[in-house]
Amino acid sequence: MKFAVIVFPGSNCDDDMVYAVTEGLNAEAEKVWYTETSVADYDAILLPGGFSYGDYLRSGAIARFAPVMTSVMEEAEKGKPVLGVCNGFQILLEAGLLPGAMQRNQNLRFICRPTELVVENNQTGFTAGYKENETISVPIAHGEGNYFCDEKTLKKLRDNKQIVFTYKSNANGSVADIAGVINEKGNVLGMMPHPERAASDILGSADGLKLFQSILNHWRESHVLTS
Ligand SMILES: NC(=O)CC[C@H](N)C(=O)O
Repeated sequence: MKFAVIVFPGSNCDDDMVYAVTEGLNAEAEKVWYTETSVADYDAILLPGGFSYGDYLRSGAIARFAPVMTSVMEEAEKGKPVLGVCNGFQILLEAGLLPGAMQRNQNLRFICRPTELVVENNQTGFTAGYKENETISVPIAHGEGNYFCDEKTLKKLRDNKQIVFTYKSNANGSVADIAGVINEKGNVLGMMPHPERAASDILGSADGLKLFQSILNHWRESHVLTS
């Protein structure tokens, strides 16, 4: 299985993402520059954190128009796993691949610290390695992580079990304590906390590694068993 890690001008968690996949999973990961026009050769697409285009306009608002995004959207449409972390999540929201929008943190400050998350849905290709309602420790590092959606969207997210992670203690003001959401089809996940920064015990937590492991296991189950 080969992971693509998309690099936008201003990404700063791309190396951590590659590290989580190569060192943590012993799987293959390649960085893909934002000017590339195809990610069709990869089995999963990772959009890392950072400050793409300096977070001008809104975080992710410019990166969403980067050349590579046309192919990312096509592959997402085909059902390929796409994970956006922090700025990656912001880009997925701006691209319309996930519902909702980001606002600045309620306290208008950049917040960087470990958080406790609840795994609300472990029936996804990204979270099958967790127990339902398991509490995990994964750090956040953002200024615009205050997730917002209207009542109608929130009801839909709840009804479809699209809320995958919530904060145990809401740090940024997100609606319904939301830390991560998945699309209806279940192949595009966006989350503000950084699982790649919780990929080994020496980083303070290895809880994030299970997320990458789940993507790999899901891919193996659907590919190895059917071939
Ligand atoms: N680590 C990140 O991706 C966070 C940066 C992000 N653009 C912000 O809201 O501050």
